[in-house]
Amino acid sequence: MSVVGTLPHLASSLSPPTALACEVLPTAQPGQTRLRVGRFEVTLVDLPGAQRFRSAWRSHYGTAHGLLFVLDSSDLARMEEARKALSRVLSHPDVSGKPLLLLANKQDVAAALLPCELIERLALERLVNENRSPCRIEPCAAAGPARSTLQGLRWLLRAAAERSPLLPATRSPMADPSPRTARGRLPARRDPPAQGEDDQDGVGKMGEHRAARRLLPQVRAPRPQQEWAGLEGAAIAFPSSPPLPAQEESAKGPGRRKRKVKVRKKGPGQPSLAEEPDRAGGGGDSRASSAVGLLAPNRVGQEEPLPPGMAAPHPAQGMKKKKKKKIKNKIKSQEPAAEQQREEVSSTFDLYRRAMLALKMRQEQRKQPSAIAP
Ligand SMILES: Nc1nc2c(ncn2[C@@H]2O[C@H](COP(=O)(O)OP(=O)(O)OP(=O)(O)O)[C@@H](O)[C@H]2O)c(=O)[nH]1
Repeated sequence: MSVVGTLPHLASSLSPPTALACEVLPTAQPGQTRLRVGRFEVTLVDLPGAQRFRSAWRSHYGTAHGLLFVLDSSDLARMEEARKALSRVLSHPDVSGKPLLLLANKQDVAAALLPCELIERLALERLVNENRSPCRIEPCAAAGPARSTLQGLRWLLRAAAERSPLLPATRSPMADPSPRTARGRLPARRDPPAQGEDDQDGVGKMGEHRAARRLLPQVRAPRPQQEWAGLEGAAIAFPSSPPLPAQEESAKGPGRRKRKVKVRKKGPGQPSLAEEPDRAGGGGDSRASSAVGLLAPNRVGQEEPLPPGMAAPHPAQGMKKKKKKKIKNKIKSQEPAAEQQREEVSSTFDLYRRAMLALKMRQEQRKQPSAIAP
């Protein structure tokens, strides 16, 4: 499995590896980090964030199984630039639908925005809805513990695996991304890659500034270990057997729809939240699960020219009324699917918001007794 993106402090934060079951594997390619995380072997490709290097990012999109975007949460002046860069990446045909882990870095800086604030500032909810990419946001700091980063990475690997259920559990050719990074280097700070995850792709940074980075992880073939058997291994393998896009699926009858729903239920976001309740309060994570797993990046790309919200092209001029009517019905049939997808993605963010709200309420409750006391 390969992931494109940046894991700022991952390397350093991953050691000692034992607790998080993450192991750094030897890497021959500069600018790449290989990790074994649980059953996955992942190659992280570090993509430089400077403006002049960004055009090279896209050469990794096709082989990447997931995206890691490292954001300087304290650089408020460049937040809009980061938003635009992230939007451009996610809307790329070879990226749309692939899971995104957004690392809200530099949380140790007082001015840093919290994940919940970043969701708003980056219009993250709309962004992931539009591009059908499951999303999770994790707070982190280079010098801080790697726990949340690793949890995020694990989620990313699971999400990548789940969106490619047809893939074989063996290593796929896609898993071997060539080191095309414009700037083949590992960030000095991030040393060895996290353990326990296998990344093959790179890491990417956003922007010329150091504020934002983008990582596109490529999930290499997962190891056929027992625990990983089946789904996850396959999922990571390869993006080249494209599932039907959401729109087509909804128009293809109950069989397809049924499958889509199944994938949604297994969406990466929801289960993760349940599995890692500790993160809800303090971790500040959010994720979006949806039918993304069934979306082929290329297909999404084909739909890209259509403006958001437009489900089908206008019928050609001179088309008869009957034909128009048919198309109209088709659009209608697609609406519920799109709506449902939006709801699912939104719901993951809502979970995050609710967790933050609950946390605030608890804090308020704690304050009250002391305020009453003399
Ligand atoms: N306070 C603080 N500083 C950080 C953190 N992460 C990185 N930095 C600092 O931010 C600056 C840029 O870090 P780099 O790792 O070089 O950034 P980069 O994204 O690799 O830079 P490019 O690859 O050129 O895009 C350095 O001075 C780091 O020390 C963090 O979590 N907290």
